[in-house]
Amino acid sequence: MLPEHMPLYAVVPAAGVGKRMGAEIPKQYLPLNGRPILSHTLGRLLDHPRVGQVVVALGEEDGYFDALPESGHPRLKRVPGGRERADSVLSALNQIEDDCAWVMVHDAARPCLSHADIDRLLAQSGDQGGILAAPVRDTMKRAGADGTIDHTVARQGLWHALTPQLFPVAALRDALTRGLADGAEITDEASAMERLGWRPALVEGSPANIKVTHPDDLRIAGLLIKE
Ligand SMILES: Nc1ccn([C@@H]2O[C@H](COP(=O)(O)OP(=O)(O)OP(=O)(O)O)[C@@H](O)[C@H]2O)c(=O)n1
Ligand SMILES: C[C@](O)(CO)[C@H](O)COP(=O)(O)O
Repeated sequence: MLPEHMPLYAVVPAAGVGKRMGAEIPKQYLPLNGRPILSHTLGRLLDHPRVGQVVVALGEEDGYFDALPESGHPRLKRVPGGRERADSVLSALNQIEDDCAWVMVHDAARPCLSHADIDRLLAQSGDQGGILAAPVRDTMKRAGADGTIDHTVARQGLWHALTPQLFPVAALRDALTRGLADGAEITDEASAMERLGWRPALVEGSPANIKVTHPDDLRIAGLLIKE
């Protein structure tokens, strides 16, 4: 459990271009129930009573960001994003001066995050950090080179990693710096920490906390979002 007195930041990587969405603008600025996706995401974090400063990593689309109602929030700081998601997260972490603080890293593209899920992550994470995750429900298949089924993968113990992912600021900054320097493929914060032997807690989160990636996800998120 994250101690009550522990300062807690949030970092939101929001510098992607949304290639898989195929929209005219970065997907984090697409409307969801009449409000840009990033506005939903920032609002959830800024409204949570345990969250202090929120640092958002942005691409070159400042105009879209400046139009968000949250863009002028006093606890919101913006930084330039990087080439990959991990670079954007590290850019944001480098702006956090309190090395004793902890941070939740949450994808801009996950607007359906609930406060109940944040509370569960804070309550069930240990001193090795923790991530929201959802147990795999479907039978999993490994594809062969010819596109047919090569074999079935046992799904017991398999989880989908979600966000937020919760870690000490200084340790995460060090792990991302080392992972990127080593050329490791870092697709989430936990994988950078695992490389250094950390064993973060898996905290079951709602499968409604989807990452809006493809066009269909926008329709699904529209059904799941709770204002
Ligand atoms: N260089 C990058 C790449 C991604 N992200 C952010 O990381 C989150 C998860 O990444 P993903 O869903 O892959 O977003 P995109 O990279 O925009 O999508 P795509 O891979 O389809 O281009 C998103 O909120 C995205 O804005 C980021 O901050 N910086
Ligand atoms: C961080 C993440 O959302 C956990 O599942 C995922 O790794 C992001 O991957 P992406 O390819 O950057 O969307």
